[in-house]
Amino acid sequence: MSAARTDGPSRVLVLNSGSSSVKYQLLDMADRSRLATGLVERIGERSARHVHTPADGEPRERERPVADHAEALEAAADELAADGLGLDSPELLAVGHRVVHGGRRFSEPTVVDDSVLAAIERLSPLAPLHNPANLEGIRTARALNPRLPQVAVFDTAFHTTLPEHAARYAIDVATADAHRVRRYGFHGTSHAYVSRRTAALLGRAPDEVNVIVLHLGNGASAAAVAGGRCVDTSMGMTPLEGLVMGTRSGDVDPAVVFHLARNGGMALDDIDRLLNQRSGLAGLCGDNDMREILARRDAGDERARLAFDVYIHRLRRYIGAYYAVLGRVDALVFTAGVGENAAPVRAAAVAGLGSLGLAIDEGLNSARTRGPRLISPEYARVAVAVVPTDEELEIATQTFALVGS
Ligand SMILES: Nc1ncnc2c1ncn2[C@@H]1O[C@H](COP(=O)(O)OP(=O)(O)O)[C@@H](O)[C@H]1O
Ligand SMILES: CC(=O)OP(=O)(O)O
Ligand SMILES: [Mg+2]
Repeated sequence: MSAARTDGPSRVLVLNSGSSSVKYQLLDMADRSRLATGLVERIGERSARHVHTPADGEPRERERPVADHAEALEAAADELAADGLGLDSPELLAVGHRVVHGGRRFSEPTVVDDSVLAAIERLSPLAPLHNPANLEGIRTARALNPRLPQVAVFDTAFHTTLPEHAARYAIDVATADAHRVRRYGFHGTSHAYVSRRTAALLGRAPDEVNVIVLHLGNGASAAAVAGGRCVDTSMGMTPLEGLVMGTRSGDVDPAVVFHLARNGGMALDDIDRLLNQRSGLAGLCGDNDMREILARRDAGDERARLAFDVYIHRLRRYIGAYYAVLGRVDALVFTAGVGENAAPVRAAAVAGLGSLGLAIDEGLNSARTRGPRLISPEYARVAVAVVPTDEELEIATQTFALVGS
């Protein structure tokens, strides 16, 4: 990616609009410094929380209703303006947006115009929790300053290299193609950044190493990355397939849907909500936060233990699968909220896998070190690592590379 360039504006505002939250960061790409970060969560609920943190000041926190993503972004723009960093500031180069679904059309970061907006909108049915929020972020940022370039960076882009045998579902080809039914994969910005950063941690070039990346946040996915190219990933046509997540089921037999509709008296929308919002860890034990689950499990709570065990079993299944897909694995990497912070999850994920060359040094695993680090013992054949993801920095880097002077 581009080196620092000092001529012309170099600041990029990054927006990561989720289903009920907006995370934002203002970065100066001349030195990759962060000028401000913020989070608006519980959008659309009775009261939202907005935390805005300037680089050189105390966090400012407000609780009040925020109706939608447009209002959240306006509130973020107000906070930035209060520090002289508003969207009309001449130092601001562009806004970079995380867009979750880019279908097959978008394999690169893209400057948004009306045709790109329309294409993102056409993909909304394939990512109903995410794309509409991403669109609202783009439209609002554009309205706040129509002259600023808006750049979309797609979660799916890194996965457009999936070989056809990994991207295809084994269903009738004509039907699948008519309805764009195939595996697209998500969290690609994170998988790309983390796999590259892991190669650097190993002191090797990205095209030399095979890596399994486990992105374990609220949404969770695994990726098999061979020499810098993604060859398999656990999310599919939508971000519902694969690993057990905070509120999403991950893999289920599709016949569960027929059964619940035909015999369970449930409408399709109810089943959709069940699998996306009332399943996963939350469905199994009532909590979607791994911190709570670990605390409850340690206190002897059986439902929390079951939730943990189902989560780990699925994770181990994917580790084994991607081991076979890659043939040779140089590193297994944990990232995102759970992956970076939950040592018991990492320990359980690789326990007893010594015959695959996978082992963890418990001292390194439980150390409270920050930043990219190895947690495998020196003798292990496969490096096990924790590499914090930074989707915002990656989006800013790609945005700057596209529109920087
Ligand atoms: N110290 C911790 N131990 C265990 N889990 C943690 C810890 N800190 C954060 N998490 C988990 O990380 C999740 C959020 O991860 P994050 O990557 O921020 O998700 P997202 O970007 O999808 O919102 C929380 O739901 C929580 O379960
Ligand atoms: C694609 C996806 O699942 O994103 P998130 O983890 O932010 O919900
Ligand atoms: Mg995330």
